[in-house]
Amino acid sequence: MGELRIKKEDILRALSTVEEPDLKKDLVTLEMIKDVELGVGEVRFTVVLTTPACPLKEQIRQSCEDAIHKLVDPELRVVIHMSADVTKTVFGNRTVLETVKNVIAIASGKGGVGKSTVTANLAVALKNAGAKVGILDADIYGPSIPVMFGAEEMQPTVTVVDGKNRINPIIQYGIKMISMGFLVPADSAMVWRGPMASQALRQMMGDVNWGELDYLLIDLPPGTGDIHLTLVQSAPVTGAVIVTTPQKVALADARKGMQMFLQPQINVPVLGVIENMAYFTPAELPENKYYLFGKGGGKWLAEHFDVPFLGEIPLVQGIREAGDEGRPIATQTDETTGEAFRTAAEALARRVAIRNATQERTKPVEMTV
Ligand SMILES: Nc1ncnc2c1ncn2[C@@H]1O[C@H](COP(=O)(O)OP(=O)(O)OP(=O)(O)O)[C@@H](O)[C@H]1O
Repeated sequence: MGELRIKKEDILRALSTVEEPDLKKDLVTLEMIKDVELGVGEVRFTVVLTTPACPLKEQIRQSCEDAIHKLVDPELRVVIHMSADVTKTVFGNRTVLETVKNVIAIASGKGGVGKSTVTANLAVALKNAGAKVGILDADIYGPSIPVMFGAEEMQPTVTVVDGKNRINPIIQYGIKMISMGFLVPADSAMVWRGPMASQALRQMMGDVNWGELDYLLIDLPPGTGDIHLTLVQSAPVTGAVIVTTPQKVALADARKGMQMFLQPQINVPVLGVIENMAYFTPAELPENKYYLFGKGGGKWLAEHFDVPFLGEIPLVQGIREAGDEGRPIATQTDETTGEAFRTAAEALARRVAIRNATQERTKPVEMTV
């Protein structure tokens, strides 16, 4: 085939044979192909992925190139620009978090399993992939996000918009964040009753200038309580991530957390399980793995409930130190533990894209009790 006679339609016909592996439809039907331009001996176009953290990026790029070489012209130079537009979970007449595409609840059954550490590092990993990310620290009784981001001395500013006070989130490492820790003195939230805590959460969702966000991660308090119910009642939650350690006691509590989201009245999809402190690796012997708390508990939980397993995070001294020093380990790109968080973040972004393409939009839960 002479190169001058190649038409845009030929390119699109070839690309309509390339399937998005997760969404199981072709790239043209999914409207993922943009800006096709033919030049002398070459074609250029953009593939718009559903997340910048797409682990299949290279595979999709290669499949496009192969399809054009096979079906159009083996000699054609193919220049592909990979970009992303994160899909969203929406429902009608949205008044809270209207500029946030996906609200992701990070939950654990038991306290101290590393839920805040996982939230902080997932946020950094998603941001490093190119996404716009925010964290809402709803762990009202023990907010640790300000410490983990070295922001405990910071104070959010307030802007008046249309006569209403709007809180500007703190921005650290490119991540927008708000926490009860910024808004009230450290000790006073501890004695709050449920309704006050719920009111505080509503304020952090409704009165904060979040701006455009691809993912807002909500760091929930451990267990199941008022805050969880307030969240699902007042916001469209894309899905929940359950963080657990492999121990029996943690798994038993994680089950309860999982059951809460899955029960029919709440019906928030569980995007997956992350196993934290999966094994211990000493810095001087990075190849060695010691399964201090048992092995494979998180995977077992995911399989048992038929939800995805998103990844395992090792127990590493550097993760604790980085958290205490206020710079999450995922901000340090060369660390192998950063790699563990990157893999988990990609798996999460992938589940969000699949969920938005296949499952019903989540509406806020209406409950009278
Ligand atoms: N994978 C890990 N390796 C080493 N230390 C970790 C790891 N995950 C968490 N930690 C440490 O464990 C402690 C508890 O973690 P974190 O505060 O994230 O837990 P949590 O589940 O959010 O707790 P809370 O019950 O307060 O909500 C912190 O000191 C943190 O640095």
